[in-house]
Amino acid sequence: MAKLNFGGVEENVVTRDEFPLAKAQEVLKDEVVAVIGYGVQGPGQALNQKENGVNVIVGQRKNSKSWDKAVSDGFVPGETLFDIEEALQRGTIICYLLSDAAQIQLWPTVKKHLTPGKALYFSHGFGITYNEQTGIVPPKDVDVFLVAPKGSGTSLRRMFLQGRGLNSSYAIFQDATGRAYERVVALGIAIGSGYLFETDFRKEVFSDLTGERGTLMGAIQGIFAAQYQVLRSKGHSPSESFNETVEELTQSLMPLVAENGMDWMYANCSTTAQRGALDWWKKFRDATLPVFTDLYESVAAGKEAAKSIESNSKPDYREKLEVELAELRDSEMWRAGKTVRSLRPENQEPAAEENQEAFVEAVI
Ligand SMILES: NC(=O)c1ccc[n+]([C@@H]2O[C@H](COP(=O)([O-])OP(=O)(O)OC[C@H]3O[C@@H](n4cnc5c(N)ncnc54)[C@H](O)[C@@H]3O)[C@@H](O)[C@H]2O)c1
Ligand SMILES: CC(C)(O)[C@@H](O)C(=O)O
Ligand SMILES: [Mg+2]
Ligand SMILES: [Mg+2]
Repeated sequence: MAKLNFGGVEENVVTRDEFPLAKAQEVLKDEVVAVIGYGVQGPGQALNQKENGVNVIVGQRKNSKSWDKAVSDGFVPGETLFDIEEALQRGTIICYLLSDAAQIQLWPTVKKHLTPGKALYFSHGFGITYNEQTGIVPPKDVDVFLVAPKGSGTSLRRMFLQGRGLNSSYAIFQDATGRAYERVVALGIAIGSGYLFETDFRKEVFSDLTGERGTLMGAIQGIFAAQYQVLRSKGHSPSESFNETVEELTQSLMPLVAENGMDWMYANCSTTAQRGALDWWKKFRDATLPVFTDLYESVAAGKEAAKSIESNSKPDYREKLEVELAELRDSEMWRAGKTVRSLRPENQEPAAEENQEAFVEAVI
C-alpha cells in the first residue's frame, strides 16, 4: 500500500499501479460476485465488473423496472440475472446495493445466505454503523467490508466508459477469512475506482452524510437559491440571475477548480473578482460554520439516519420524493436553468426554441 502526503498528512492509498486489474482478476477468479439491487450504484458496479472480466451476477426483484433495465443492459435471466434469493445463494461475495432503507427489510433473507467464508460488501457505512436502528449485525465467520465510490453510480459508469476512474474509499469491518484486504481492494479496482483511500465504516458514513447534506447537494442548492432570490428581488432578469449563480459556476469556473485548485481558478479571473472573493469567502465560511456543525452533530447522533429510514421505508416514498423534486424542478430558477442549458451551442436543436417559448410564457 502506498503512503501519500495529503496537504502534509500521510495516508494509505491503493493505486491501480500497485494493484492492477490483472491482480484484481486473479484475486476474484473463483468468486461469484452477486450484485443485489440494480438502482443507481448496482448498474455502474455490475457492468464495470462484468467488462473487467469478473464473474458477476445480479439479484433483483422480478417484475420491476430495475429487472427490465438489467435485461436491457445484457444480464440474462437464469444465467447472470436471478431473483434476489437465488443470487444470494449463488454469490460468494454479496454486494448489498439496495437502498439503505430496503437493506433493513431484506436483512433476514441476506443473513440466511451468509454462510462461512462468504463476504458481505457495502458501498456505505450506514447499515453497520447504525446497527441499533438497522438491525444489521453480520455473522462472525464472514468478511465484511465496503467500497464507497465518491460520486454517483451514473458517474462511476460514465467515467469507466471514458477510460477514467472515480475515486472510492474502502474499509474493512470484519476479516474472517484473512483475505478481506485483497478481496475488498480487488473489488474496488474491478468496479472502476481510480484509486482507493482508507477509512472505517463510521467515518465513511459520517463524512458521506455530511457531504451530501452539505456542500455537495444541500448547501449548494441553498446558496444558489439565496443568491438567485437576492438578484431577482433587486430587479435582475432570470437569465442574468441564473447565469451569475449556476451556469458560470458549472460551465466555466468549477472545471478550472477541478483541474488545478481554487487559487488557480481565482488567478484566472480579474483582479477585481479576486479582491472581492478573497474579502468575502471568510464571511461565508463563518456564516455557515454553525450550520455545518449542527449537521455533523445530527449525523453523529444518528438523527439523519433515523429520518432517512423513517421516510424511505414508507411504501409511497418514491412518490413523495418525486413531489419534492418536482418542487425544485418547477421553481423559477431551475426552469430558467432549463432554458439556459438549451441555449448551450452543443445543445442547440429545434427543441431549444420550444423551451425558450415555454419559459417566456411562464415567466412573463
Ligand atoms: N446512488 C449512488 O450513486 C450512491 C453513491 C455511493 C454510495 N451509494 C450507496 O449504495 C447503496 C445503494 O444505493 P442506490 O442509490 O444505488 O440504491 P437505490 O435507491 O437506487 O435502490 C437500489 C435497488 O433497491 C431496490 N429496492 C428498493 N426497495 C426494495 C425492497 N424493499 N426490496 C427489494 N429491493 C428493493 C430497487 O429496486 C433498486 O433496484 C446504498 O448503500 C447507498 O447509500 C449510493
Ligand atoms: C452520490 C453521493 C451523494 O456521493 C452518495 O453519497 C449518495 O448517497 O448518493
Ligand atoms: Mg451517500
Ligand atoms: Mg457520497
